[in-house]
Amino acid sequence: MRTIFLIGFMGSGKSTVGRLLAERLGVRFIDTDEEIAEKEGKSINEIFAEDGEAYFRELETALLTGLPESNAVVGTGGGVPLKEINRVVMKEKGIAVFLDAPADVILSRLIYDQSRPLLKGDKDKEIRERLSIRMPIYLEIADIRISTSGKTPEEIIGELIACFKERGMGHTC
Ligand SMILES: Nc1ncnc2c1ncn2[C@@H]1O[C@H](COP(=O)(O)OP(=O)(O)O)[C@@H](O)[C@H]1O
Ligand SMILES: O=C(O)C1=C[C@@H](OP(=O)(O)O)[C@@H](O)[C@H](O)C1
Ligand SMILES: [Mg+2]
Repeated sequence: MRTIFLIGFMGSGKSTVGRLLAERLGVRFIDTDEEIAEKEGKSINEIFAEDGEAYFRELETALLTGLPESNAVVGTGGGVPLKEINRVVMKEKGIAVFLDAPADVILSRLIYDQSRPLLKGDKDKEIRERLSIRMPIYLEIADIRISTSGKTPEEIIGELIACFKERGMGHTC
């Protein structure tokens, strides 16, 4: 099985769905944020505050470059597809599954969240502005796009697995 990269905006469910999907498929789960936080010995908030976003983005690229090409599910951070080198690496190593959710659903999931350094002000505005910039990039590299609103993580995984079975891995659903 080629590596599955879950991409999408903050709050789209990449970490939650990714962990369950990996369990279901019996493969390793790697969450880029978790790996980075563990290696640095601090939270994503602390890395942004103490070392800056540019440093965090370098760590993301370094991590992606070292990932396996098979038998893994990767929960990426929402900013990973913004860099061309990251898009190239993901395309080389596996397939990209875009977990889609509209801004109001994302806001409802992250309204009380304090762990995302890019959502520290007017969350509604920050989500809408960033989502509109990123949406075309997510769409461009998605092999598969799944709408997540109104669905449980289990339902999303069921749809994804059905899609893989129907079309074969690496094809667009
Ligand atoms: N399909 C879903 N329906 C409802 N809540 C969800 C769903 N997927 C994730 N969540 C919740 O949304 C929040 C963000 O999920 P997370 O997996 O961290 O997203 P991401 O990694 O894409 O930022 C968490 O509180 C999680 O429990
Ligand atoms: O969208 C982004 O730029 C970010 C998303 C976060 O991950 P999630 O998408 O898992 O929230 C995390 O990598 C960091 O806070 C930056
Ligand atoms: Mg995540």
